[in-house]
Amino acid sequence: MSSGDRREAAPAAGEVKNGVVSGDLSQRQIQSEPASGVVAPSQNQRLRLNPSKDHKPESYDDMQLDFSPSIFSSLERYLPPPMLGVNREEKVKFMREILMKYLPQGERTRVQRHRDYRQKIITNYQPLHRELYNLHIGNFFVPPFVKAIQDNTEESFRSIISEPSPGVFTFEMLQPRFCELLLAEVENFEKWVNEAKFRIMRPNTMNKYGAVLDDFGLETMLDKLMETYIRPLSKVFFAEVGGSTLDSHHGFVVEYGKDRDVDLGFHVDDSEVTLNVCLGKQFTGGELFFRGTRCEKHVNTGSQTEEIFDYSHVPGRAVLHRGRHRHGARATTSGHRVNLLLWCRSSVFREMKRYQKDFSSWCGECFREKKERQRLSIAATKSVKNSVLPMHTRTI
Ligand SMILES: O=C(O)CCC(=O)C(=O)O
Ligand SMILES: [Fe+2]
Repeated sequence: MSSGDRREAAPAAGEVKNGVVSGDLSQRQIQSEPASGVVAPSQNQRLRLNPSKDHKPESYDDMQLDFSPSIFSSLERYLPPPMLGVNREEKVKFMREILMKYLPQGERTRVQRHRDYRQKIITNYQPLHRELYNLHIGNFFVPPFVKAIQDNTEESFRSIISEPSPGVFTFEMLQPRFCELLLAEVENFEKWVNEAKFRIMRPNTMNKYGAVLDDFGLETMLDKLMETYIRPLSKVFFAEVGGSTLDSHHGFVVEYGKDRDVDLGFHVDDSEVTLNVCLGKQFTGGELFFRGTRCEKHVNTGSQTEEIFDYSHVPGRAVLHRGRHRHGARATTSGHRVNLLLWCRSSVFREMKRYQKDFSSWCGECFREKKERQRLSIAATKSVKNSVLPMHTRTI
């Protein structure tokens, strides 16, 4: 399977027979955008060849941007001198138009349409709980989680985290009150969508329900959550897949139950690291099933017995795993289940991956093949040694 456009749900949801996962699996991708206008990038905008070394760039972390805020901070030193003193909005406009010129036409159109789409929502939707839109540690997270992150050592992380299967980490994360508020905010957003007859984009190609949190104003909060909480954990547990360089995210909720999605087919995520937290409400079923981590080349290979693992969601509790860790969700058989998903990505890792073939540090099948090559080469060396006839030394 390529990372491209395989969107159909996998047959039999990754059923395992003799340790082999049946059926191809899908890569969940972000939904393509609804139609709207196109804006042509303007001409004549140039950056300087050499940066203004003494200039201290601003922070763009709190702005709604379609490129990572850190790119704007880095580019700012290259602005022509008259631009250095203008306000942030003007600088962003200037730098954004330059960045857009580097995108191919189709991508440029897509980015612009998505920006227009978000703008339309943000100017019309009235948030219900404004306190959700700024990361508030004390109100959002349970105290042991906050303490572990503040201590920032592998030991402190391990004290609150369990790893029930290799590469699947689970821990208590969200306060019940925060879960309630976020559920109410999502409900309020959906109510507005229905009343305004607004056509929204679903979180990705495999869900008919759910909503993209980034699209209605929660992007900045989720970016902080990734930078301050998920990146330190990923740096320790997922360093080999860009865990320390996560620099963008896709944040959304998925919803299951009556009149919602029922289950989720076997797939890999379009992320390096995925955070999946259950928000509630009451439900039965909906277990996550995992079947080992694979690179693109090996995504449809069988699973080893030790890679088979099922996890039952508990409200407030988080699961953290590699995006390439194959998984799916079983049917939610009663009630209503809503989960918060944060797909975290690293652009540096994605760039480096293009020049590599051996992913044995994280792909179970690359690892197995490597071990097999080593075994064969040791066996070959031994058989050469054994075939050499013992030699006698002639003496006088
Ligand atoms: O329903 C779940 O908990 C799984 C969701 C998931 O894997 C995803 O959205 O990528
Ligand atoms: Fe997923």
